[in-house]
Amino acid sequence: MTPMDKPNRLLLLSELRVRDTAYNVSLSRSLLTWKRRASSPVYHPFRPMSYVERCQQHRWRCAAVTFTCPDGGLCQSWVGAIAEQLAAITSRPRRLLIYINPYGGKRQGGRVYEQKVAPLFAQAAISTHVIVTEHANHARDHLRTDAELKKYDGVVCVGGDGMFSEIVHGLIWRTQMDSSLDPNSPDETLTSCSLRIGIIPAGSTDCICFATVGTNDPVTSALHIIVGDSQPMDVCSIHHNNTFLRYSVSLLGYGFYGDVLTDSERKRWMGPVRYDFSGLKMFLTHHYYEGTVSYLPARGVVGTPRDAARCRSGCVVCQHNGPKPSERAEKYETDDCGNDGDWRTIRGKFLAINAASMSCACPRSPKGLSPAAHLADGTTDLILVRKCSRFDFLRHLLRHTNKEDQFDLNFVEVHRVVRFRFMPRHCQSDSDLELDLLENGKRQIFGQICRDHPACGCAPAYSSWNCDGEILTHTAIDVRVHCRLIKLFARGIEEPQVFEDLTNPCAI
Ligand SMILES: Nc1ncnc2c1ncn2[C@@H]1O[C@H](COP(=O)(O)OP(=O)(O)OP(=O)(O)O)[C@@H](O)[C@H]1O
Repeated sequence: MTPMDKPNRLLLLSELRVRDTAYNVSLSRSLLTWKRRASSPVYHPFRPMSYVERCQQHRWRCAAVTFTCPDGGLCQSWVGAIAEQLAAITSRPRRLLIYINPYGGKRQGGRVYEQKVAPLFAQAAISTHVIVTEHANHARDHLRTDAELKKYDGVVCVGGDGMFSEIVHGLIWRTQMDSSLDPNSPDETLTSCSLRIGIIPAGSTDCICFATVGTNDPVTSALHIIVGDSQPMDVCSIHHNNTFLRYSVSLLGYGFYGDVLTDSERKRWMGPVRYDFSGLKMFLTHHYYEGTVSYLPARGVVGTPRDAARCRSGCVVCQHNGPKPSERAEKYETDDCGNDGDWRTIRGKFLAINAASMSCACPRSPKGLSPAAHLADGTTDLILVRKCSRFDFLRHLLRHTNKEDQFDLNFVEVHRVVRFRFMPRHCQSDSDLELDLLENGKRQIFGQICRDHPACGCAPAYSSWNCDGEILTHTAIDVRVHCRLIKLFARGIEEPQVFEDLTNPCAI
């Protein structure tokens, strides 16, 4: 049951026992609850029943309970009513296509699946088709062309964020092909994928799982799949000159985060510590990059990147801002015409340009890059960190780990947008550069020549984009948010009060 569901109509209520203790047990359409009460005599046993138990820190566990009942007829009513309600739930998957990356993280994907997940799927009577990937992009390419998607209710990846990205790319591409849409056109309104995606975390980075479930635990993820949860998610498409480059669901980062990724990729041999090493190195290097950012601000939405509201299970901001099906085409048409007047342009020198389509919270940075960003509101938070001193940049970075607002600094700005473009200065047309010369004087153009000349050893002219942990091949990009393009077997992070009251168990 999701927290937004209205209290359901009561279908059955009676006193049953669990061992020697009497409980008031109630069944509604999707919820079975049992509450302790005074004891009473002689009971007929039911078969043990499995249910989901909420544990600490958003973890779920499978538990079993056996009720006993004094009256054979009542016992049959209960068994019949529960079976009927279970059969009526159509959101639970029956058939899943599963891809396992045997080399993700600590290379435990196969073992994690066999030992922790497969027994739960079997218990829930879910049939599975398992493919152990043989090379990078195996899952993506299989989904694009060969997979018989009609046979399944969902696709599951066992691996890290890279594996999830493969599934996203394969599924979105296939859906657009099946709808005769051109993924190379940045103005195309894409068709949402009908199959939900499950993530069994088994990588070294499992940020998407953490951001949508609240924990990186294979059993919890498997249970969210089994109960048939659904969490819509926005996806950004990234194009360069009308050529599709990639999709992004979490962070697009140019400058600091692009450089950290590029440097850390060269140091894979160091293991996970490479991110700290490269982070420190790029902080000390302190490169800035010149370019032009233009963006379309999100209109008619509730929420701003600086509110205290967090995107949680049943998020009202996502519900309000997500398009109603009838409005979807209309909304994008308006955005596409672009109303050029609405585009805003900022030229400058930036230490970092980040677009966060979700908070990007992870165990290392619990607040994330944009704490109030939403999973499914059709926007991304564009964060511009202008050139500043190392000390100021450090202040900004440190604020990601404490209670202070990382955007409350005069060299940082944040905008909630539906589309943006970036053009690095070295790609700007001659007329643009001439304009800069007129504006800023000759020193500027000599600076540019110097930067283009590697022998100088001075700061490079351009960085790379870090797109959800992959390096993009182009720096000039056009990014557009597609509201709720995919769905996950998740429900968003639950508020603590939902799972901290463990006194009344319930079957979800
Ligand atoms: N059989 C395979 N052999 C080699 N690479 C694979 C295979 N299957 C998938 N991959 C690739 O491995 C990459 C990393 O996988 P994954 O995301 O599962 O693990 P990870 O440890 O979190 O990754 P990262 O090293 O990026 O942190 C993915 O980008 C995926 O394309």
